[in-house]
Amino acid sequence: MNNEAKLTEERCEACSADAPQVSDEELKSLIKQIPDWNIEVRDGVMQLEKVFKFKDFLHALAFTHRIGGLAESMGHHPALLTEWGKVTVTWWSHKLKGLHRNDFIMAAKTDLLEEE
Ligand SMILES: C[C@H](O)[C@H](O)[C@H]1CNC2=NC(N)=NC(=O)C2=N1
Repeated sequence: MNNEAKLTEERCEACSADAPQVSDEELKSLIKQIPDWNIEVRDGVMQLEKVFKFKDFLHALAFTHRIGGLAESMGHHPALLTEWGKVTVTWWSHKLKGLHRNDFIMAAKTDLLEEE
């Protein structure tokens, strides 16, 4: 079983402002488990980002809605840019102003929603 399967089976832990951001070591290991995701840094905040492509706007919108349901069920929410034929998904932990293990779990779970 690949590691991503493990991430997809985890639950997000409720994270508080003083929860630890991922260490450099953890970052190196975790990003290997979600190889299609990019690490972006915006205003000093590290984020995970991936662009998903679709055949039209309605498919992009349906994917957006699926992610919304996942976010609500896990209590952890992304930034979503929905355009004709594509959705840009960005995960980070607002309270931490950076990346928590939760963000990697949510990125892995997001990948599972692509096909449906
Ligand atoms: C009150 C609410 O549960 C919190 O604001 C949650 C909501 N969803 C969240 N999502 C993300 N990505 N980071 C947070 O810090 C966060 N906090």
